[in-house]
Parts: sequence; structure tokens; C-alpha cells
Amino acid sequence: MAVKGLGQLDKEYDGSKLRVGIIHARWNRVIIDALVDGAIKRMLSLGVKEENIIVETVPGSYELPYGSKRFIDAQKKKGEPLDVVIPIGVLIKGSTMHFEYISDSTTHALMNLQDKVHIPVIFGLLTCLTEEQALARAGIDEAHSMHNHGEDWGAAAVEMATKFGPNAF
Ligand SMILES: Nc1c(NC[C@H](O)[C@H](O)[C@H](O)CO)[nH]c(=O)[nH]c1=O
Ligand SMILES: CC(=O)[C@@H](O)COP(=O)(O)O
Repeated sequence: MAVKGLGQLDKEYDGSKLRVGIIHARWNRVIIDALVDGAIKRMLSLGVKEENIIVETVPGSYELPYGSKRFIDAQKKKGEPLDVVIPIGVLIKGSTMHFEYISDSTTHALMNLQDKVHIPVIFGLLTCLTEEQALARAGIDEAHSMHNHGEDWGAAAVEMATKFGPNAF
């Protein structure tokens, strides 16, 4: 039995009234696409309507914090505010310090973003030392050694928006 991962949620959720934003980087696209797919499928299974999942993209993970902020602002300005956002990126260690700087700064910026936008920001960033680690965490390595982590992010989004989103209480 797998031990790691979100597993079952603490109760049944009805996501039918939620508006969810997914904003994803385009680096490492094959892995990104699997993660985005996993997040969407899980949210649909929790009742989120397809038309209420809005997808935007940025070039790379470094662009996720500012892109997320502007994406949230734009949806609000259109009168279609989001209840939660899932920024998704895949960072894979290369041969320089690039990976460390982007992993650290992006993580902190996404964490701090929540206090600025007042909606939950899910942490959909893989920070992997190898391509194999990233493939496994998207559920697409040959051995299917791990589950698709996008599914956990979709479930976390529905739970956080329902419990702590702008319309939760
Ligand atoms: N190396 C990875 C990047 N690098 C690109 C940066 O995120 C950024 O887009 C660029 O420096 C322009 O500002 N991005 C990833 O998402 N994943 C990587 O592995
Ligand atoms: C995208 C870059 O700036 C690049 O030089 C980083 O190299 P590496 O991924 O090998 O650390």
C-alpha cells in the first residue's frame, strides 16, 4: 500500500460552485500536461464544473507568482473571481544554480501571494533532481511507480476553497 500522498479527503466535498484557476508553466511540457490533466480530472470528480476551471499559462516556473497574481486580478476585474488558484510548474535540476534559485524564490513568492490575493494558492511545483523523478511524480514513468501529484493538487484546491476560500464563511 502506498503511504505517501494525500490519500482520502477528510470528508465529501461538493465543488460545483467553485471557480478554479490553473496557471501552468510551459517548461517540461509533457510532465506539465500530465499534472494539469490529473488536477482537472480530480476536480471534476469532486463536482467542479468544467466551465469553471480556467486555464492560463506562463513561460516558466519563475513567472508563476506574478502570473498568478495578475491572473487572479484579471478574473476579479471581469466579475468572475476565482476561489482558488493552482500554479503548476516542473523544475528539474541542471548543472548550474538556476534550479536552486528558482525553486526557492518561487516557493516563497507563491506562499506569500496568499496574503496578497486572499484566496488559497496551492503549491503545484515539482522541484526534482532528475527527469525520472518528475516523470514518476506525474504518474507517467514506465514503471508507474508513483501517483499523479496533480490529483492531490486538485483535491487540495477543492478542500481549501470550500473550507477557507473567499465564500467559505
Ligand atoms: N529550468 C527551468 C525553468 N527555467 C525558466 C525560468 O522559469 C524562466 O522562465 C526564465 O528564466 C525566464 O524568466 N523553468 C521551469 O519551469 N522549469 C525548469 O526546469
Ligand atoms: C535556463 C538557464 O539559464 C540555464 O543556463 C540553466 O542551466 P542549468 O539548467 O543547467 O542549471
